[in-house]
Amino acid sequence: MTSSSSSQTAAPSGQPRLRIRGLRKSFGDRTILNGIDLDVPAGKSTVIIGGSGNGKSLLLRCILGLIEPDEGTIEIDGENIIGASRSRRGTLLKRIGMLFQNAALFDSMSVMDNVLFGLTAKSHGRRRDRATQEKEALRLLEQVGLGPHVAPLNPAELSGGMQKRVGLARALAGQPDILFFDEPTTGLDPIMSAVIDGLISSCVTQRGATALTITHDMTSVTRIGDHAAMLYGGKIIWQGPANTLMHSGNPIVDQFTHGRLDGPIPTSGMTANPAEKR
Ligand SMILES: Nc1ncnc2c1ncn2[C@@H]1O[C@H](COP(=O)(O)OP(=O)(O)OP(=O)(O)O)[C@@H](O)[C@H]1O
Repeated sequence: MTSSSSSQTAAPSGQPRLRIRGLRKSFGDRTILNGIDLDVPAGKSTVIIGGSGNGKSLLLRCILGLIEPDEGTIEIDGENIIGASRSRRGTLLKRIGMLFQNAALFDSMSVMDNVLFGLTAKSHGRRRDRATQEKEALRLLEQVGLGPHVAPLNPAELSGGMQKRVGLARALAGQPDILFFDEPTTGLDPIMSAVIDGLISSCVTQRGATALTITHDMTSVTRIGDHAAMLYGGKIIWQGPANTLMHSGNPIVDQFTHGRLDGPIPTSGMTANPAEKR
């Protein structure tokens, strides 16, 4: 049985691509992240599960440098980005591509311009003419299964699944070797969820990327996950092989993954995040 409390967290073999230790973040007197210890193994797909409001998106935002944590370290390939110089941090973070929960496309820009934005934002100082960039954008769209006819459309003219695919094309534009996916299948039908999961898996198996996905979708966990972790009460309370998640032996994980009302997770009068009680 592979299970671990945060204090027992065992690093997967080899140096993790991302190594987080003692990460804390409070807003006023509300402690959301209360000492996160997490290893994200290189070239694998890691999924994070946890109840609404437990701080999963906040954790990603801390790693991306969008929110400054109060304490702790976040290492990318052994280099702590907390406290690194602004330019060094920028260089390290350019290696990360992100697909936001709602795809976060610019509504007033065409699909083509959204993908071009991803290309120029992470161009690593390379200057390329517009025609070359457009060709590259079309290639990225094709990679996520979208034809050139979508390029001139606005995001509002696309289905939710298509928008996620455009978001993925934009995330891939900077040739990231680390990819974050925040609830990539939320709101999608089962077939489109399988399509998006397939794209995530191919990022890992074909591009050799390291993926970190937040999801509430247990089918997705089994489909894309190599490694899984559960965030609860401000901590990673369990991590291990994704194929052991559904029978982890941890009562909190088991209650959550099987959607049971009875168990250690309070289901009436509960705060959004048990860490806030502390
Ligand atoms: N910038 C902020 N200022 C104040 N509170 C914040 C901020 N960012 C996040 N929070 C709080 O942190 C908590 C965790 O939010 P977060 O979005 O990370 O949850 P989550 O686990 O991703 O939830 P869900 O599964 O519903 O998306 C929430 O109570 C939220 O209000």
